[in-house]
Amino acid sequence: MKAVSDGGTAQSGGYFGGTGDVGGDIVVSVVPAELKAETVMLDDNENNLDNSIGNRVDMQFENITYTAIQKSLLSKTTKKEILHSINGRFPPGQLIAIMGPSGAGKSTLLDVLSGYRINGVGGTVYANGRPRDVEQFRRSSCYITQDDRLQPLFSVLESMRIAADLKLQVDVGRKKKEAIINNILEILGLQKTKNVRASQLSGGQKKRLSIALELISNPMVMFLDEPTTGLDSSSCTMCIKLLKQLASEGRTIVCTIHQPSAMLFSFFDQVYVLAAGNCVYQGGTEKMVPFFQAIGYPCPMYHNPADYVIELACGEYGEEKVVKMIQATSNGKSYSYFNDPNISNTHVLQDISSSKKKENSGNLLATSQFNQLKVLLRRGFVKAGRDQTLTYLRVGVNIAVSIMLGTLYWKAGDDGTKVLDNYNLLFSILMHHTFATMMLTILTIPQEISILTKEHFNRWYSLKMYYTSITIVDIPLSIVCCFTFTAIVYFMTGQPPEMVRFMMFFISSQLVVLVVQGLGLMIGAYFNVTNGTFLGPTLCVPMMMFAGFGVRLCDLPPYLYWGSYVSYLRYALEGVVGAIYGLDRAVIHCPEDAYCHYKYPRTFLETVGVRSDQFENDIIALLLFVFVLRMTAYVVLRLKLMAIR
Ligand SMILES: Nc1ncnc2c1ncn2[C@@H]1O[C@H](COP(=O)(O)OP(=O)(O)OP(=O)(O)O)[C@@H](O)[C@H]1O
Repeated sequence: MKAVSDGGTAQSGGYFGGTGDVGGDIVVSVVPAELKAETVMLDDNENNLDNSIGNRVDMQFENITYTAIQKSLLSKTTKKEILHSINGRFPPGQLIAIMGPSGAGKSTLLDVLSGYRINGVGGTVYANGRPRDVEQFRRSSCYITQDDRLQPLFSVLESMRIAADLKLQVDVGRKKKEAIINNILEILGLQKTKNVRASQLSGGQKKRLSIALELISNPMVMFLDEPTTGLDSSSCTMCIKLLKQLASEGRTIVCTIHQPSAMLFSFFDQVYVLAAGNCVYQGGTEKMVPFFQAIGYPCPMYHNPADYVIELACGEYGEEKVVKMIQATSNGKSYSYFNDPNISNTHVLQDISSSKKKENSGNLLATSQFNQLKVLLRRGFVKAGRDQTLTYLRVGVNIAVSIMLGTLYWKAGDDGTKVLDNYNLLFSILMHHTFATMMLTILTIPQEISILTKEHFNRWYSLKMYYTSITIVDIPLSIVCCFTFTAIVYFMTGQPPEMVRFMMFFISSQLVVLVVQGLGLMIGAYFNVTNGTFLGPTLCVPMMMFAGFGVRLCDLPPYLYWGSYVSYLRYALEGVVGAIYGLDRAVIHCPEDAYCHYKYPRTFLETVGVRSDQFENDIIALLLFVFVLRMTAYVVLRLKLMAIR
């Protein structure tokens, strides 16, 4: 093994520029002139990175249309064409900006080209001359969203390690993963912040971390939606310089950008300008001024061409000029203003998938399901340990509410005069489990889904493994919370001190928590926080009506009786009441000078119309609820991921 130092001048191979074989040793490092990367030494057998020139991706698109379909319950389904048969070519090794006025279709075009949006898309996208296979293309590309969807509780280094464990094949050793991570952090200027949590990073650092995470799998095409939005000018410059560097190593880097400054604009190699879904300019950045000249709309002196083209595209100087520009570029078919004037119209036939196929035969994801689950579980448990809302607040609320209820209903369970109070307590406990769990799930799941959408699209893991991991991770905490709550309330309120009854009580409560979690997941997966927080509790009201608490089940009108079968609260109430008053409980203690109407548990059970001999059936019914709701939540989540695209 031999150390190979790259002083930033030689075009060496490596993670960012291809692998080079120097006298039998593998070099992994490319050093941008301004950012010195550390020298990395690796054994031959550790290296599996393949980033040779052959993997460059030349993108071309023809007659691309995108039609958004707006469905509404109250009105007719409407269709709106957003992109109108546009064409274009994004050669490799270039930093390309998609520009245009607000609403011109920049993000839509980026979504279509990246394969993020597939429904409603017409036309053909080519990758190295072949019609693109979206799934195959995803292996070589990544999509970085405008908002940085990062795990806030993990440091830069931890996030990178998780990404490496999910995005690199399992046979890549730890040492090599660390070398890759350090290399990326060095080049992106994140070494100094590697122990800082994502939530504490600045906007620019978050953006660089988003890029760093995707660079781990060394994509040859990168799509970035407005990477400079929200950044100050120096962070913007740093971010664009970095993208330029990555492009100069052979990648095709496409990003949407709002009006850039003249300086920022000059960093781009190529520009694609849209006006209301049509192409008004395509070509080199420096060729834009000659283009204006050629079509008879010269750019005024001292005017930023980037501003001028947007003003033209907006129609500020007249709609006829927009039409003329569309004609001049043949809606993106013309390559006359490309940096390489000899770029041909013909496709370069080259299979982009060959090297990636070799790496990972037929599988879209880099690692096995087992490895994904292992990494996701590790991430989930660490996160749960650090999360103040999900963990500490949840435990705290359970303890506080149980003490409050315990104080309010002090020894009511062992007092023949307070049987009805105790019945109210049992229902209140079920309400506590319902609302606390439901709200927590509905409020936290949307943030999770936004991260899931990005990571799932960028092939970190399968939805199945993600869903399994969040289900497993929550179980211990949910048991701890429910058990603590039950133990405090049970003993403070003087319920029968018998293990069997306690366990029946606890199991019924725990199942309610799991049922409601499933319901919350289902609602949270489909609706946003606002609609979810309205719908969740509202949906619980009919469940309460059919639980047999206010109106006894036997008093329900026959045409409404079906409601009791679909109310999980009915089974839960039967379970907890059976635990406390069933199993042939003896006469309840009654003070000498008092009248205890319900001192005989049997009398009480008959009065409230609850059967106490149904415990097994209640548990089976609750388990069925858990299963059906969790499965439905999974299907909703999958449909949601598909609908986004
Ligand atoms: N799903 C959709 N349904 C209806 N209209 C849509 C949909 N998605 C986008 N649009 C419309 O398509 C047009 C282009 O949207 P897009 O987000 O691509 O524009 P943009 O150029 O990226 O805008 P901005 O710079 O403001 O982000 C807008 O008028 C938008 O309202």
